Amino acid sequence: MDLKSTHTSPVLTDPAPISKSRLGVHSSMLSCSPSGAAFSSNLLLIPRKKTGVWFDAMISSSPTHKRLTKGLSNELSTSDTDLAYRTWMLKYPSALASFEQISNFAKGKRIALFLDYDGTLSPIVDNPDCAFMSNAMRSAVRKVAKCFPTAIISGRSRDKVYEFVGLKELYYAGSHGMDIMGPVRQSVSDDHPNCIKSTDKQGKEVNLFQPASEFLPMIDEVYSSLVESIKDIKGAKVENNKFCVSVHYRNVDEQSWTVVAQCVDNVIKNYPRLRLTHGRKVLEVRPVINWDKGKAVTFLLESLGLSNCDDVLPIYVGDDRTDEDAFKVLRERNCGYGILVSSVPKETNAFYSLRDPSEVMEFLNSLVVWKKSSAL
Ligand SMILES: O=P(O)(O)OC[C@H]1O[C@H](O[C@H]2O[C@H](CO)[C@@H](O)[C@H](O)[C@H]2O)[C@H](O)[C@@H](O)[C@@H]1O
Repeated sequence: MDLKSTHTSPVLTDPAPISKSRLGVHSSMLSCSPSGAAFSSNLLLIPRKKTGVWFDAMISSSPTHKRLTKGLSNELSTSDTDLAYRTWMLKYPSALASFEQISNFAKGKRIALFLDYDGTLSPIVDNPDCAFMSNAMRSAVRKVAKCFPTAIISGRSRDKVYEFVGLKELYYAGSHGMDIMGPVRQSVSDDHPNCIKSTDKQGKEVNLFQPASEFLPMIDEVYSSLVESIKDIKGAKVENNKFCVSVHYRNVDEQSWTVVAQCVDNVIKNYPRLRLTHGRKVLEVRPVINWDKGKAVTFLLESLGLSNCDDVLPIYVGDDRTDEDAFKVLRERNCGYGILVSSVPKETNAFYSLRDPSEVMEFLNSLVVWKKSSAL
């Protein structure tokens, strides 16, 4: 892994005007370009997506849109859906059915496990505050973490995901990897000036990496504005994930999705250094920085001293678009496997698939059984 080439700061700038003093970013790290993506000495300039792009994504994922585009006479039957899934699985085989293949490849290597939270360890539910993980899943995660270094990388705030999972045996990365608590490793701290020494809840010394820390006041401000802006939309909910903000529209009447999109746009148009991404019935406001779940995986592997592909097999399990960055990193490094959790066919950079969190649990349990039997 080449961490050095990732440069000292992942802060990106946007072509639009920037309030440097508000962010507290040194002017040498900022740059503007009228012409979209471009590289300067140590930063990347990317344009923000046009509002219509993510709004289209909301609409195309709506049940009404799907029904209309399918057409009444073309309704897919259950057997058609099954066939489509089985055909898709030829390309992305089940990690359970392929367990022997995976474990054969893992022989003589150390597995490093990365797990997403929502939709992977807990089922998707209407109320984001109630996305609890089952005790059986908690026990599976605890056992697997005793066998292999394991980290959870979530879009939630690190504190929130720790509250849900409640296991000391793991490493946690919140805010889509923008808030990582990992083991102390001097070479990593040297490469990342934002990495500071801290202590965890048990008083153990840890490295705390928060590459978007200067965005904190801005994110808090945007959170308050979004809460105010959507307060009259029934079912809409804003969640403060520390270095990013989620605007949930799962419980909003489809007719009002446009209103949600408009409210979000009205707020973030004043913040050129924030960008919008789209997850599962959620719009996510994030700093424009060159950091994502894929970079978090690379960072954690380095922190754990596990960046040598010859004797390490990283496995990343996730269900959402943001997990694709991690799948892509593993694919590009030709090192390890991404496993997509999905019960419908989806384009992905993963290698394998699992249908839902219950299959994820079965997979984790299988890893534990395999590890114990191979140690005999
Ligand atoms: O990276 P993750 O751990 O998967 O977090 C991504 C987002 O997950 C949560 O929202 C999703 O799950 C909710 C509970 O099941 C569901 O109600 C919502 O519709 C989903 O989008 C979380 O609330 C977000 O803040 C995370 O960004």
